[in-house]
Amino acid sequence: MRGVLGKSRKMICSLLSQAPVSPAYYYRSSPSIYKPKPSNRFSWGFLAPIPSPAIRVFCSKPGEVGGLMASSVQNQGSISYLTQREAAEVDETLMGPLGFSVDQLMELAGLSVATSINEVYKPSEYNRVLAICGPGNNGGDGLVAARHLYHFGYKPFVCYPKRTQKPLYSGLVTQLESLSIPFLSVDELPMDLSKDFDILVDAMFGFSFHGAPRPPFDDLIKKLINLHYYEQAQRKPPVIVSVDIPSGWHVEEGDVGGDGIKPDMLVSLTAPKLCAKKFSGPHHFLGGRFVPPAIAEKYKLQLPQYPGISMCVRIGKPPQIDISSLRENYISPEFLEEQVEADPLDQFRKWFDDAMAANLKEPNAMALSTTGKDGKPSSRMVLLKGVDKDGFVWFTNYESQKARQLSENPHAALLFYWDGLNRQVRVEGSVEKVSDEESEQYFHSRPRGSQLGAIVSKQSTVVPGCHVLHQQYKELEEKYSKESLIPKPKYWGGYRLKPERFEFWQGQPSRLHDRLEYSPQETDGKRVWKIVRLAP
Ligand SMILES: NC(=O)C1=CN([C@@H]2O[C@H](COP(=O)(O)OP(=O)(O)OC[C@H]3O[C@@H](n4cnc5c(N)ncnc54)[C@H](OP(=O)(O)O)[C@@H]3O)[C@@H](O)[C@H]2O)[C@@H](O)CC1
Ligand SMILES: Cc1cc2nc3c(=O)[nH]c(=O)nc-3n(C[C@H](O)[C@H](O)[C@H](O)COP(=O)(O)O)c2cc1C
Ligand SMILES: Cc1ncc(COP(=O)(O)O)c(C=O)c1O
Ligand SMILES: [K+]
Repeated sequence: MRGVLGKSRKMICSLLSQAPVSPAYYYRSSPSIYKPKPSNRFSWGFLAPIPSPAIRVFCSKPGEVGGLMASSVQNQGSISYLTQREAAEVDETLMGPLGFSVDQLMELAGLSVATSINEVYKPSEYNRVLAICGPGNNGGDGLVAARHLYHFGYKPFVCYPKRTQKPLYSGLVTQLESLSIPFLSVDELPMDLSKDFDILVDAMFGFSFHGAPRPPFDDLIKKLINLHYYEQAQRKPPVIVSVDIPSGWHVEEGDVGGDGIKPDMLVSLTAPKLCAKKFSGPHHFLGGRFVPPAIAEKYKLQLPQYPGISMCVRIGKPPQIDISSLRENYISPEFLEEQVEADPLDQFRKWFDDAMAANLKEPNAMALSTTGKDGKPSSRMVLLKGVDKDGFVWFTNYESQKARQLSENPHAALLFYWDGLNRQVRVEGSVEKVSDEESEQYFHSRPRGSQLGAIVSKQSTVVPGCHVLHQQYKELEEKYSKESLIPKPKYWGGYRLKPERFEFWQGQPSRLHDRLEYSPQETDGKRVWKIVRLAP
């Protein structure tokens, strides 16, 4: 187990050499609920290395928006917007000298739309999707998005009144038909779209729209505008997701008369068009993770960094959150007394393996709570570096606040929370230092940078500024050339918590969670673990 845990630790890279990853948010169970994706590391306020001379990557600075969401905002002011002519030119360049086919771009665009939708509107709550598709490529994006949404677990319907007789489009229709996705004519659509659909994908017109909408799209656009009245009538209206351009809006001027559709989400493609500046809905995303540097250079495009491997990125401010509405209804497999291991350590290993298999970020991260002689508790995260019958091990500074508290009161509590699995494990017990030999061995297994960091950091003491740490670090780097052994400072080492109580918690619906507690019991002079169920 020790070996496995040791390997799971990811190196802390130098901040400036690592491109910041914007922590895209994903939607959980109600419109106002966002959580950081577990796979992304927060990274604030750094201008990333410039991946190409022309693409500058902007990341948020702390404080750009208040509250919980401050980290996810891309600096909207520094993103480029395209005119109608530029958008068409980009199109031509992509499909001319840059060798893209329209099929490819449409596939990527439709996938970006579907993933953006999924970031905010989860299929568990927003299941029925109507894609209203126009005669051009914007309509094609809608057809592709409908297919991806089907595979993401949504129930799509398609309204495609002016079909384009080209193999690309008939192919897309065939693909949808083969998934038994219903096609609805304009006449088959109800007057009031709010009863039958949760999401309306507006894929009628994109950047080639001009003039005033002609039939049947004029009426379809009116249907979307009229949803507003149903909202006033207290019924929850479906959300409108516009692809690239809110249909009927002027491509550059936006909603000129102020009486056009008001999408809840706009998914700009490649780069936002000028009208997107007028978009005031809560969710503005960009999908265009295919723009080659040549295009970015030519049009001096400033585009945001896409998080992880995502096809979309939120641009603009995320909506304000009502914190009191943040909640999740946990849905998990049963966790019953009959299934659990008699030995809590075996049960811990089983759940730890599950957390590893689920690819959770740092499943060995645990909150460590301690109290000093004043009885005032404090908690912080540490990394579990080994677990066996003797206990749970972590490493730290022996002169830190936690170390002082542990010297005054050698009892502590550990807490693991495995978000993706709806699980929490609590471990409580007495704490002692590990042997010097064990600390030595582990210290030298760490990356050299972390070894030097441990020497530099007089943990929990006040430092006049980060330059002091960096200066000392630099000096030590010079002192200990590549090969030489970095001595472990005497003030650095491990602790081991010997468990006296475990609790395994599995989240369940309606807050009726499973909680199984293990506590030691003497039976016939033998120590066994007693398992009881606790009320949630
Ligand atoms: N380039 C890129 O990087 C990428 C581009 N992509 C996508 O392509 C979209 C642009 O596609 P597009 O050029 O086919 O134009 P689009 O706006 O869908 O429709 C044109 C059709 O609408 C019609 N029409 C126009 N006005 C009308 C009116 N008032 N009332 C009624 N009809 C009207 C017009 O008919 P016409 O006026 O020519 O008779 C024609 O049939 C773009 O926004 C994006 O979504 C992505 O797939 C991939 C990356
Ligand atoms: C995910 C994570 C893992 C951490 N792991 C450790 C660790 O293993 N050892 C450590 O000393 N500090 C670790 N830290 C930093 C501690 O949380 C804390 O800031 C530091 O130990 C000082 O705590 P103290 O002043 O209460 O002693 C970690 C922080 C995070 C967020
Ligand atoms: C201050 C400090 N010490 C130690 C650790 C654990 O690091 P390692 O896995 O290199 O032992 C961390 C991890 O975040 C840390 O922040
Ligand atoms: K559109």
